[in-house]
Amino acid sequence: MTSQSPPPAFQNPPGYTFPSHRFNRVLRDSTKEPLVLVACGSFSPVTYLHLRMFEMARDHVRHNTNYEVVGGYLSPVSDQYKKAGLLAAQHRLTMCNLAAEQTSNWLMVDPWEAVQDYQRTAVVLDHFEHEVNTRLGGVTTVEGEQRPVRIMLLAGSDLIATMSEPGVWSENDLDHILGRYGTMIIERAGADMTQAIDSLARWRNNIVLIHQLIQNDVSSTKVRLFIRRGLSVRYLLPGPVVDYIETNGLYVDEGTPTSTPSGTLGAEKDKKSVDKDSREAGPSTSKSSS
Ligand SMILES: Nc1ncnc2c1ncn2[C@@H]1O[C@H](COP(=O)(O)OP(=O)(O)OP(=O)(O)O)[C@@H](O)[C@H]1O
Ligand SMILES: NC(=O)c1ccc[n+]([C@@H]2O[C@H](COP(=O)(O)O)[C@@H](O)[C@H]2O)c1
Repeated sequence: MTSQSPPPAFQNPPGYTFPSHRFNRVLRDSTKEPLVLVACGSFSPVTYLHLRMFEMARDHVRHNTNYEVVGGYLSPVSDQYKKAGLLAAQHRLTMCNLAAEQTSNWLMVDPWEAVQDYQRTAVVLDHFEHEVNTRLGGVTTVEGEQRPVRIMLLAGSDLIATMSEPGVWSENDLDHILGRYGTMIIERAGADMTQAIDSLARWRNNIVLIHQLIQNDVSSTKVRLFIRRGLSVRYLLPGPVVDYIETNGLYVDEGTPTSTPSGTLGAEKDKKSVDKDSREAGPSTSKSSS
């Protein structure tokens, strides 16, 4: 598939409905181009940093671009992704929904990826293109003119860094994601943004870099580690999500060890090596880049 080819038609999982209750069908400013932001990830569990990514991106869009954000979606990955610490999709979806519905007035959670076999990110973006532009018909301006919506991937700089790692993303998928759709990259502590996009220079015009103004390196890995050690995670993630985790006894005994031999909170390094190993291991999941 190239950046020019049209997205395929989709067969949705049984009972699936695309969430559009907060999708702005009318463009407020008709001089702007409508934009939908899609964040793909594990969200195990969803943290305030995941939610902040959307706020930062929307601020950037308002102040520096000619886009108008008409929707924002979290798209939790399928259970088949089999990443360390990946809780069952139903729990991850419930936590994302609690976070979106109770702390935001514009974010939505799309269960499409989570309720089926693993889907590559290029396919997920095609799915959004199909739902937003083909099925919903895009948006209309206040004057009644119909406009197609631009779909963009919203990701942290650690995710874009993996796009230069061999065997994680196929060249066709990169061309499709970065050539056809484009991405907004949020700076993440420990993942240099400029270095991350060095090898993606041919798509540079479609890559928007957004710097963190307040450094914060909350990660789901650290949250899981805190819970296993009996430490509080309140105020690192939305209250209703903390309550849900406590009520259901989640993450208390995760099978995968993530602490360093010294027992310090050095989980990030372990997490990266686990991720890389499991990605490269895997024809059992399609997360290697076919
Ligand atoms: N602190 C952060 N700063 C910037 N981006 C982030 C941050 N935390 C997560 N992201 C981004 O959110 C998206 C979803 O990430 P994911 O669910 O894998 O979260 P994570 O916290 O990295 O999870 P884990 O710790 O389990 O690997 C990715 O694009 C990731 O880069
Ligand atoms: N080839 C691909 O489409 C590909 C490769 C690696 C990660 N991803 C996506 O990136 C997201 C986050 O992945 P990690 O949590 O492993 O960084 C997931 O939604 C995953 O599906 C997609």
